[in-house]
Amino acid sequence: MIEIFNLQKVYGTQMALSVDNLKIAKNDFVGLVGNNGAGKTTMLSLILDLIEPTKGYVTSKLIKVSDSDEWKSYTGSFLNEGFLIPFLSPIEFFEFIGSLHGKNSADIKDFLEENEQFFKQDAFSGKYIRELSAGNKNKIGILASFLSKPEILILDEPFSNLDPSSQSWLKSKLKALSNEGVTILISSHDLKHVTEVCNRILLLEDGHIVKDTNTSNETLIELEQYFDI
Ligand SMILES: Nc1ncnc2c1ncn2[C@@H]1O[C@H](COP(=O)(O)OP(=O)(O)OP(=O)(O)O)[C@@H](O)[C@H]1O
Repeated sequence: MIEIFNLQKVYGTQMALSVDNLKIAKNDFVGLVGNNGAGKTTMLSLILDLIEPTKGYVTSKLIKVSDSDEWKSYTGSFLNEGFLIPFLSPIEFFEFIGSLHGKNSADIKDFLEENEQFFKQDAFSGKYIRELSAGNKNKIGILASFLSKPEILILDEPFSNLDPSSQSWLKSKLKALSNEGVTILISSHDLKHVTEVCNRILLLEDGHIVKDTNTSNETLIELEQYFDI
């Protein structure tokens, strides 16, 4: 579904990412792990055509992401606050994003009811997105990425800043989406979460993929050894 060809991103003299070839197949649920600065966000940003590669390219369904807008209609994503609109209320934001995907106010109401354990509306009432806590902003972005019922979902550190019950809800939700056939790519610093939900783990070190493995009972221990914890 997604393929990377000789992809490099260089900042000054620093190689932020260098991946010769990577295939992410339909229905893969990939977890990207690595130390701070390893290149996780750079890789996700390149896949989403948010930054220009120094070399190489990315395809989605065999079409270069930099040459086409087609992939945008079947790809949901949330990397950071820059994906939000701070002066809107959460509902206004969902309605705006929903309108881009042909959804009306009633559809948004149903969507929020379906996800009400994650998005407890009372906690958000009367506030603009700019006034929300980091975790609640994260929830808005994650939910908005689900709105188009994407075939591919790309999330950068989705568990960060979430309270334990929201983390648990999100794990179940992502597993359910994966079971429905959605191709998922997430980054995370939480090795337990990522090995629990993902069926494939990519370990990045200094911009290079140093491990690409299917998740097994040993994966968590191996990763803990790698990170020396
Ligand atoms: N705009 C930029 N200008 C210069 N260097 C950058 C820029 N963006 C990223 N980098 C560098 O590229 C490298 C990879 O950064 P990246 O944000 O992809 O890491 P990461 O794995 O997502 O880290 P973290 O876990 O801290 O979020 C880092 O050394 C970072 O300093």
